[in-house]
Amino acid sequence: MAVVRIEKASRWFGNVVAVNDVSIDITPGITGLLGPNGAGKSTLIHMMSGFLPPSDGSVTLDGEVIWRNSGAYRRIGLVPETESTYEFLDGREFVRANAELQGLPDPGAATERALETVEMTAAADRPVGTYSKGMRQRVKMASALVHDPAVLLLDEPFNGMDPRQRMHLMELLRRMGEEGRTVLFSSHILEEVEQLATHIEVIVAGRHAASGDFRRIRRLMTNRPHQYLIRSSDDRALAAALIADPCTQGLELDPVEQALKVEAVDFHRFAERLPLLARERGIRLLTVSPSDESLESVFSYLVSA
Ligand SMILES: Nc1ncnc2c1ncn2[C@@H]1O[C@H](COP(=O)(O)OP(=O)(O)OP(=O)(O)O)[C@@H](O)[C@H]1O
Repeated sequence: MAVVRIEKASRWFGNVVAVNDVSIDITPGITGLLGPNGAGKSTLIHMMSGFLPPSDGSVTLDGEVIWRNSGAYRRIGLVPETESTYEFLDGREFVRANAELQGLPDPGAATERALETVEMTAAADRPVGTYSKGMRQRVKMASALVHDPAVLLLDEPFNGMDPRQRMHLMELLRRMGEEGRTVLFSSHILEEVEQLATHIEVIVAGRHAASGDFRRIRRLMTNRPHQYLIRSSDDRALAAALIADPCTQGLELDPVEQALKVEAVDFHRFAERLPLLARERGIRLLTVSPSDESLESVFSYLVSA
């Protein structure tokens, strides 16, 4: 059983604190690392894969420090976010290079096994430069898997993939998780994480914001106050009706937008009540749009929760 333990880890680059006092245990199965762009996900993954030492705190694999520890490197596979691959190598050579670097006793056989796992055997003779985005991702995955690591780390693996490629990679990762590997992938897209990981870790502005079962965190997100911008045939009458209803926490008439700004506490009740209240009063709803639905706002809600 491979457990990566991040303990009070921080990492700074000059004045920039990329990761700030984070403690997380990554256990076997699939973990989603969720956070907006620039949150520190890549920096965390680089510390877990031994590319970077923490500036403070520790990052260990089964109790052993990962940084500069070749024993730990042999048990970890990394699929980096960057697109850089040696374009002139063919798929097989690309994977084999890592097999050789890892000093495997039979690099040829390991290469074929890894190519087969990601279903790239048929295309293995073609130069990587001719591959589609999905194929590149798969060959990077084969390279990360060639030494049969217990820990697999993937940085934004679904970026730029089409739905079919995405499904294919999800199936592969599920299988890796079921085999008992410790799989962690990062993403800034909630739906992506939802489909694959039951356990998620949320990181915002370098800090650990939430941890646990996806559904629990999802609930936290849907129970937060939601803001809506509403235009109707009679904003004043609608405002009076809404403020009398417990689904609404705050409300103001915005003269610039010429709309009602409504803060709803209970999303489901609000979605039911709004059309009913309008219909009872003969008010026509012209626009109902969420005004704070960006992922950043969800994240900042979680951080302050
Ligand atoms: N080598 C570096 N030198 C200076 N600053 C860095 C370096 N690496 C990362 N940072 C900064 O640290 C912060 C976290 O970056 P990081 O790449 O870890 O975030 P991320 O969550 O992976 O974001 P993205 O999804 O955009 O890659 C950012 O402010 C970034 O600019």
